[in-house]
This record gives sequence, C-alpha cells and structure tokens, in this order.
Amino acid sequence: MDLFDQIETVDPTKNWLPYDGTVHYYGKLLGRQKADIFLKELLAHIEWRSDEAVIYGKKITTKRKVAWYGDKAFSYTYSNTTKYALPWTEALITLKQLIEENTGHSFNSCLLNLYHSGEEGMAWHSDAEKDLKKNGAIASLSLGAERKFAFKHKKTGEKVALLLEHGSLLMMAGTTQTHWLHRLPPTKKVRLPRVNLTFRTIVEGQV
Ligand SMILES: O=C(O)CCC(=O)C(=O)O
Ligand SMILES: [Fe+2]
Repeated sequence: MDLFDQIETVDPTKNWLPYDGTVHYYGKLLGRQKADIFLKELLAHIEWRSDEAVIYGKKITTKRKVAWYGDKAFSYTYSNTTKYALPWTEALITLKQLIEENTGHSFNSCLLNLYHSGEEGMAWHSDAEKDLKKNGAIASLSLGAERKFAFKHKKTGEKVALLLEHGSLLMMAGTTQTHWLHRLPPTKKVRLPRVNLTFRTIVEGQV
C-alpha cells in the first residue's frame, strides 16, 4: 500500500482491517490552525511524566512522556505499574466532546503520549487491560508530526499500516484489541514532536 494515497481519499466508513476488528480513519478532524493551538496547549499544560514499566522485575523509564486524565481518579494498571487519572483540563474536555460528537461513542478517560521525535515510538501491544471496557471503542487523536501507525494480526501476522496526520482521528473498535496488535514504529526521518491522545472507557470493578 502507498501510505501517501490516503490523503485525498479519506473515507471514514472504510474498515482498514480485513477481518477480526474495526478501524476507521476520519482524517483531519481539526484544521491546521486549531490543531496547532491544541498541540501548543497540551505541550505546555499537560502534566507530562516519564512512563514507568516493570519488565522481568526491573523498573525501566521511557523517554516518551505520558499523562492520564479522566472523569475521576480512576486507578489503571498496566506493565505492572498503577496510575491514577487527573481531572480533565478544559482543552481535553473540548477535544473529548468533539470526538464524541463525531463518532457517537463516549469516553471517561484519556491516555496521552508525547513522542519528542521519531526516535521515540511504542512497541507492539494491544489495549485490552482488564480495567478497560471489553471491546470498547478507543479514539486516537494525533497532533504534531505525522507518523506511521501499524497493525499486526496476532495469529496470521497480517499487517496494515496508515499515516496519522496532524489533527486526525483514528477509531479502533469491536474486537480489534482481542485479535490485533498495534505499534508506532520509530523512525529517523521525523524530528518534530507528536502528541497522541487515546480516549478510552474504564470500567471499575470489572472481573
Ligand atoms: O501514539 C499512538 O498513536 C498510539 C498510542 C497507543 O497505542 C496507546 O497509547 O496505547
Ligand atoms: Fe495502544
């Protein structure tokens, strides 16, 4: 697939996955000017922290920064560490409402990632932690540097890739997290920062 074909031909009804899940790309939900303003605002005012993970009993710290916000101080566990959501900022509520209006889904939390340059990425994973609503939709808003985003089927290994533009929205729904991994590959070609927001639904006390 030619990644650069997609810009003129954004069809929000297209499912980018061939089977076992649903991924819709809405293209640029925010125009250039608004996207620039939100990027600046989030870079300046989100409480960015290094991400911590415990892998084989060792605590590691990522260069990539993260932050987590929500309706209340949900606790959320992944990579053997527990985090607590901060209360929504005005900018995040505005973005959350915009996404809810455009997708018909609602969300109660948001995980933000800051990649300072193309050298920072995120490894293959799926977002199916037990705190998340099972098969709940995840809305991913991208600001800043355009980056490639890839999916890989857990059994067949089939891959799908697309380019996430400044101000764009990607929706992952249905059984996507059960059957597909996704990642943000690192690249030497990108020198500018990117902020990604994934709006999610946390379910407390779910077994
Ligand atoms: O940065 C991205 O586009 C994806 C981030 C992601 O997969 C996650 O936060 O779980
Ligand atoms: Fe993810």
